Amino acid sequence: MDNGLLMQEAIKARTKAYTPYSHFGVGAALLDSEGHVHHGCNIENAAYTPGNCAERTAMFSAIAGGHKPRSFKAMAIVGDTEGPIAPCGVCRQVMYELCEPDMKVILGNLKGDLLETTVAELLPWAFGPSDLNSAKK
Ligand SMILES: O=c1ccn([C@H]2C[C@H](O)[C@@H](CO)O2)c(=O)[nH]1
Ligand SMILES: [Zn+2]
Repeated sequence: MDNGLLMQEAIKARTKAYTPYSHFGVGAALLDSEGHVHHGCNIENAAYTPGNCAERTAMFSAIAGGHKPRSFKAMAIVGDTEGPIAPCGVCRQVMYELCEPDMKVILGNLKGDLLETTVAELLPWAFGPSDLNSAKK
């Protein structure tokens, strides 16, 4: 599936966002190893902090659906931003855990700007699972 098609899925996912507080909908589309696409949208909460971003919704939904961590092929993310959307730091950390460092990430906006990057580029000098090995006795 090409970048444009996966971005179209992210735009579809965005229509499902629940954003009564920020009114800033975000959509994510995560491509699995079998070629299926998992949608994610942001889901907000009156208590604010329980809200979840589109990117994490997509990853958690795919894993709950039985897909293995780090088996994913690509993720597209879209918001109504000036340039391609910049995922938040928490989502970058979760991507680093649940996706391979060289996995493709396509960032976009509603104007059609597209930027292709990777998980590792989004989170340089990351703290990851291997850092915990040094603590194992
Ligand atoms: O990459 C991003 C950036 C923000 N948000 C959400 C969090 C919150 O619901 C709203 C405003 O920050 O957008 C995402 O889902 N993904
Ligand atoms: Zn986030």
